[in-house]
Amino acid sequence: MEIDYRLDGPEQAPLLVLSNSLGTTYSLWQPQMAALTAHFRVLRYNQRGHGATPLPAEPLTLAQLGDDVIALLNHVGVERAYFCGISMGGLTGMWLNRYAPSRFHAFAVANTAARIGSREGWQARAETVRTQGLKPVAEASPARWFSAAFIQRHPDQVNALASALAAADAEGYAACCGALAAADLRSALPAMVRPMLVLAGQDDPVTTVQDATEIVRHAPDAELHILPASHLSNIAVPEAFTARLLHFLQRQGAADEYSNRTY
Ligand SMILES: O=C(O)CC1=CCC(=O)O1
Repeated sequence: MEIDYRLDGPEQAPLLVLSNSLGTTYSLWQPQMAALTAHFRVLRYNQRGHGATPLPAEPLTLAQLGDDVIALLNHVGVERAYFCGISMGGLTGMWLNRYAPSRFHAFAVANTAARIGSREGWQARAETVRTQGLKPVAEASPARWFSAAFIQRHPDQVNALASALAAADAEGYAACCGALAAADLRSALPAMVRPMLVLAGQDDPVTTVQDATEIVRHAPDAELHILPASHLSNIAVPEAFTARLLHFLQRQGAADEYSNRTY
């Protein structure tokens, strides 16, 4: 298995897959781990070009990011899982809801859109990263990730994420920009048949409440919840994020599935 992943939580519990955003790693989910592992076996993995997950030989696509999750499920021998992804991870979840719904019970997609940004914007960012490295992008990222108030109150947390991005693999980041440049699931929304919680940040400048509203308008079984946060909402408001995620997953039968098991 070439995807860099780790498993936490009770072996008998239902599997919940967590998928990170562009420029972060699976450590992003640390604030959620204590609460989630009380109910789930949690599989965190690093998206292509992030952490120790290598890039494929061919240009990276959203379909590859989705296929990686199916490969992970096959690798750990799980037929059906729950899924939560943020930003590019949320887009990966929507692709799975469209193209592999039989492998999932339900999805939570946070701070995402069926079409994130524009082709030109992602191509320009990939070009910047390839020519100048990740430093300029790492310097600009906190303002896209967090509100000014959060940055002022939590400089250590923000700097740790920005420093990790500055030290990450530039080609891995640029390849994901390439995948995002081509990714557009707007016409696929009506075919996303599994239940989907759509978490939006009220102050998110990247994937807006309007983007989240569009998902819920067109996907057949999607519900919107707005958090008092910017883009990395699971970091900005961890308790509210986790509580809403657990509430949704338990409504989809996740708690019953675990508690009905014998040990
Ligand atoms: O623009 C950013 O850096 C935030 C972001 C967009 C897609 C993603 O995964 O993160």
